[in-house]
Amino acid sequence: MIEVQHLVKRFPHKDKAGRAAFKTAVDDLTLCVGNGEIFGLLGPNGAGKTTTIRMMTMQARPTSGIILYDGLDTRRDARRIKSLIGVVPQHVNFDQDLTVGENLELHARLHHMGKEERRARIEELLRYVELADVINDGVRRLSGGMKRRLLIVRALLHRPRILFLDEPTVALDPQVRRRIWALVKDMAKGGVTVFLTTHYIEEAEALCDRVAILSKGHLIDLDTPANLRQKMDLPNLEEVFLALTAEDGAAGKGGRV
Ligand SMILES: Nc1ncnc2c1ncn2[C@@H]1O[C@H](COP(=O)(O)OP(=O)(O)OP(=O)(O)O)[C@@H](O)[C@H]1O
Repeated sequence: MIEVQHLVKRFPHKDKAGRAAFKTAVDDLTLCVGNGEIFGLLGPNGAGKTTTIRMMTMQARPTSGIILYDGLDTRRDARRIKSLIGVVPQHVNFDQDLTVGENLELHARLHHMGKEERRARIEELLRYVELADVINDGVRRLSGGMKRRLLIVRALLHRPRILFLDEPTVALDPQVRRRIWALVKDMAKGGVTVFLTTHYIEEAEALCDRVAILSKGHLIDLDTPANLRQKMDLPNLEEVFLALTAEDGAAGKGGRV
């Protein structure tokens, strides 16, 4: 189980008069994610989704608050937690001068995987996402959808129990997006806990067991998509999202915010 307790992140910032101040990106966020769950974090631009993922994956230090993985604390047990989690970042960050195989090899070595294990795991995962044929191609030659699938392969190499995906299907065509959804569902069926952020409300509705709606850094609701629809008496999650974020003074635009 992942437990996030009273998480806060403040960034230094200059106010309108140019005076040093602080901007609160995440404001007293508390939530739990169960093992094997697909959990979605939704919110308008600037709501604090990426900042939350960055703190949960130990790429940014919280101003205050606690993050626990089955009781392991990010402040004390970073090395053990890193072996449990895989991270798919929002932006593609491969070494563009290396091949697909070389990029994966590099990552597997960072996780201290043995030679034979690396070779077998890379082959298995590339086959799984139908990229086995491009193992020797330069990464820069891949299409956007192929790069996204490769980011997922890289994050899965060391067999993490929890996978974080920050906007996994942004700017992808509907076919590729569906393929990534199928991949995420498959991983959850295999017992991996999935924590994702998305701008696409229909993506959250299709994939997530529960969603948290964040606005201006604070949690405005957390429930299953079905319960949220029922509570608000609205036909779909997009309507719920627009109503809740509008109430909070941060109305979105259409299905993408
Ligand atoms: N390094 C930083 N320094 C200062 N402010 C930051 C920094 N990173 C994020 N912020 C601010 O924190 C707030 C939350 O940003 P964050 O990127 O977490 O939002 P988000 O919900 O992921 O947005 P988007 O949907 O646009 O990606 C924003 O106001 C942003 O400007």
